[in-house]
Amino acid sequence: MIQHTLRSLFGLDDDTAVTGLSADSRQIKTGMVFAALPGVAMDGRDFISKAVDQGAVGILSIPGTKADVPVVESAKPRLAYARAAAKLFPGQPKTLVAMTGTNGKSSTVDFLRQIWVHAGLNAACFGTLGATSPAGYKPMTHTTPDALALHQTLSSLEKEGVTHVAMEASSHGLKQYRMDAVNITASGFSNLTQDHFDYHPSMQDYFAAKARLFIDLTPRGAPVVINTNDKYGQHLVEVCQGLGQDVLQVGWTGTDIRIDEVMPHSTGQKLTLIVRGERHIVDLPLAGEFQALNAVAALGLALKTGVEVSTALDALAHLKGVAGRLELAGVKNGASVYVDFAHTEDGLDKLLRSVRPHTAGDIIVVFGCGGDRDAGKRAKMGAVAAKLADQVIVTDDNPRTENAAEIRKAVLIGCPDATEIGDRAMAIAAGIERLKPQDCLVIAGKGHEQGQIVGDKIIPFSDVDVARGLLS
Ligand SMILES: CC(=O)N[C@H]1[C@@H](OP(=O)(O)OP(=O)(O)OC[C@H]2O[C@@H](n3ccc(=O)[nH]c3=O)[C@H](O)[C@@H]2O)O[C@H](CO)[C@@H](O)[C@@H]1O[C@H](C)C(=O)N[C@@H](C)C(=O)N[C@H](CCC(=O)O)C(=O)O
Ligand SMILES: Nc1ncnc2c1ncn2[C@@H]1O[C@H](COP(=O)(O)OP(=O)(O)OP(=O)(O)O)[C@@H](O)[C@H]1O
Ligand SMILES: N[C@H](CCC[C@H](N)C(=O)O)C(=O)O
Ligand SMILES: [Mg+2]
Repeated sequence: MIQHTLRSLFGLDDDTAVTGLSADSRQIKTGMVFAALPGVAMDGRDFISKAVDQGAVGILSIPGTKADVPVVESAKPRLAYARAAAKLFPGQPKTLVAMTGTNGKSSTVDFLRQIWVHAGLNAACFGTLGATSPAGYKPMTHTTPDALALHQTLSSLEKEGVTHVAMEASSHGLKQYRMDAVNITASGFSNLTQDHFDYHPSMQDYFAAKARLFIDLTPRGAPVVINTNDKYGQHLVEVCQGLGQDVLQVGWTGTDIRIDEVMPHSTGQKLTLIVRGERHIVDLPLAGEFQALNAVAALGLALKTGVEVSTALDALAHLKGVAGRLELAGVKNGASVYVDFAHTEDGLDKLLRSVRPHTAGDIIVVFGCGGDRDAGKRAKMGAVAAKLADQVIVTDDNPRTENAAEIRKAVLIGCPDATEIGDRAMAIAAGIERLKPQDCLVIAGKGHEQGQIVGDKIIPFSDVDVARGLLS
C-alpha cells in the first residue's frame, strides 16, 4: 500500500521498492523518499547525497534540484510533503477543529475536548501539551507537529475510534504548510499580540500566517469562532464574512456569545453569558479573565460541532484546569503559589491582572524569557511585571543557545528595580521565602514544561515540582 502510494505520488517506476518518506536525512533508510526542504537554519538539499548514500530512491524538492535518483519538483515542496503525508497516513477524525492565536490555544483545545467528552463523544486534543485521547496520553515535540507526525497522529486517533479532535495551529505550522492536508470542520481564533518576531519579520506576516487557517484551510461556509475583543479578531471577522464563513463572534463584545458579567470568587468565577440571545449563569471553577475567554471560545466551537447549549454549559461548570495554566502549586500560610505558562507581554499582563482580585497582599512574580526566541518581548515583559506585580524576581527560562545573563539583562531594562536570581530553583525559593499570609506568588513562563533547555541539553526541571518540594 505504502509502496504503491509513494510510487504513484512521486512518479517512480513499478520496480522501485518505496518504503517511506522523511524530511530528515538522518531518518532515511533504503527505499525511502527524501523531502529536501530549504529551511530556516539549514537547507535540506545539502543532505541529498547523504540521503542517497543511505538508500533514498527519490527526492522531493524545489525546481532545479539535481540528484542521482529521480527528483519530483515542486514550487511548494512543504505543501507537496504535507499532501504526501496525508496519503501515507490516511484517516482523520470526522470532526476536526483547529485553534489559532498567540495565547490560549492549548487551553481552548483542552476545554473543547472536555466539553465533547462531557457530551459523551469520543474526543481528543493535541498540541503543546501532547495528545490526550480516551486511549491515554502521548507527548509531542511541537505545538503543530511536522506534517508526517501530524498525519500519523490523526490517523491513529481515527483508528482508535476518536470522532472529535481539537488541534493547535501555530503560526510556524501554518506558514510551513504543516497542516494543509488536514480536513478541517471548524476553526477558532483567540488573539494576536507580539510574539515570534525571531521568525516573523512583522506583525503583518504573523497575522497573515494565522489568517491562512481561515482563508486557505477552513472550507467556505464552515464555522469559525472568533474572539472579537481583539483588534485582529475584529479584522478577521470581516475577512471571514467576506469569504462566506459561518462566523460566530465571542468574548466581551461577542454578538453570538457575550460575557456580560464576571464575579470572581475564591475557587473560580461566576459568569453571566448571553448565548444566542439568552442569559445563562455558569459557575466556572477556574479563575482569571483569560480562562473565561478561552472557555467561551471552546463553548462556541462545541455548539458549532453539534453539542447542545445546556450540555455545553454544564460541562463548563465542571471544567478542569490545564496543566501549568494558572495551576495552584500550593499554599504557604494562606498565600497561594501559582505556576503559569505566560511567555508573552499580553499573557503576563492577563495573568497578573487575573490574580489581583484574589490577592489582598503583594503579588510576587518570578519569570524570565526563553533564548533563541523573540528578543523584542523581553523588556516589554519586564515592564508589565513592574507595572502589575508588587515584587519582581527575574530568573532564567530556557536560555537555549543564548547567554542567560544577557537575556536577564534585556528583561531588567523593563523592570530595573527587580531582584535578579539566575538559578530558577533559587529564584522560586526566594519568592516563597518572601510570602506573607495575604500574598500570592506567580511563577511564569514554563508552565507544564518538564525540562530547562540550556545549550542543546534538557535538564529535568518542573516549576510545580520545585515549588511543591519547597512548600512541603
Ligand atoms: C523555525 C522552525 O519552525 N523550524 C522547524 C522547521 O525546521 P526547518 O525545516 O526550518 O529546519 P532546518 O534546521 O533549517 O533544516 C532544514 C531541513 O534540513 C533537514 N535536515 C537537517 C539536518 C540534517 O542533518 N539533515 C536534514 O535532512 C531538516 O529536517 C529540515 O527539513 O521544520 C521542522 C520540521 O517541521 C521543525 O522540526 C522545526 O522546528 C524547530 C525544531 C523549532 O524549534 N520550531 C519551533 C520554533 C516551532 O515550530 N514552534 C511552533 C510554535 C510554538 C508556539 O506556539 O509558540 C510549533 O508549532 O511548535
Ligand atoms: N485568551 C488569552 N488571552 C491572553 N493570555 C492568555 C489567554 N489564554 C492564555 N493566556 C496566557 O498564555 C499562557 C499560555 O496559554 P496557552 O498554553 O493556552 O496558550 P497557547 O496559545 O497554546 O501558547 P503556545 O503558543 O505556547 O502554544 C497562559 O498560561 C496564560 O498566561
Ligand atoms: N511555544 C513557545 C513556548 C515558549 C515557552 C518559554 N518557556 C520559552 O522557552 O520561551 C515557544 O516555543 O516560543
Ligand atoms: Mg499551545
